[in-house]
Amino acid sequence: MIAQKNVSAVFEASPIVPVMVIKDLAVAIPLAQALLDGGINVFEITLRTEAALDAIEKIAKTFPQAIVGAGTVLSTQQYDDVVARGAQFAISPGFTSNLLKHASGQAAPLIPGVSSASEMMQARELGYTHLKFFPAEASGGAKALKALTAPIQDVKICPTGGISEANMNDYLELASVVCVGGSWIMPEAAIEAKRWAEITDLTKSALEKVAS
Ligand SMILES: O=C(O)C(=O)C[C@H](O)[C@H](O)COP(=O)(O)O
Repeated sequence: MIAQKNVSAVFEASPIVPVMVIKDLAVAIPLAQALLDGGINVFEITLRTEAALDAIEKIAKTFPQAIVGAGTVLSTQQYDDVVARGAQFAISPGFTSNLLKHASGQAAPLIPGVSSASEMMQARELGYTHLKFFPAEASGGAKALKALTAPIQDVKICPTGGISEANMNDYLELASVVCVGGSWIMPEAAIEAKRWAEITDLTKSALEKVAS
């Protein structure tokens, strides 16, 4: 029944999972270093850019102490590609039963995206208990997630989409929520201007404000 070995280790690595959009391979290492310096050692690198696969490989090789994963995994081919490049987990904005069956039992857990009770039930039926609630804010936010997980209690959730320091604790206070994902700790302008200290500060600030 358990489709996903190692998935709790990914969820428990950090209360904040940084969603990284890496356009230029040259920023991969300093960006990951800035996040590590701020106290985060788990990375979700989205497959939204051409540099993404190379960035996954480079970051995984350079920082063996980090847990490196891929985001925006839409197909079985992409799942296989990111694993071949060293990703230790994969996250999808949604899911297909094909994708869930493909990743089931493999060493790199897949975290499917859900935004409704039916989707949670379908993912559960295929053995997936660790889910991403996406797009979190646009789907009704913490209030909606609280309502959805009242009847479906045996799932662990990582909400992502529209989360910031201002609303992260609304989610983290829910029993089902282990971590939240987001890009707010690394603004695009800071990456482009290579302001790594700013990203480290934003990371530290967010971690300090996580409700205990
Ligand atoms: O690319 C993916 O795989 C996604 O599912 C989308 C990301 O999780 C969100 O875009 C992050 O949301 P923000 O923190 O609001 O930027």
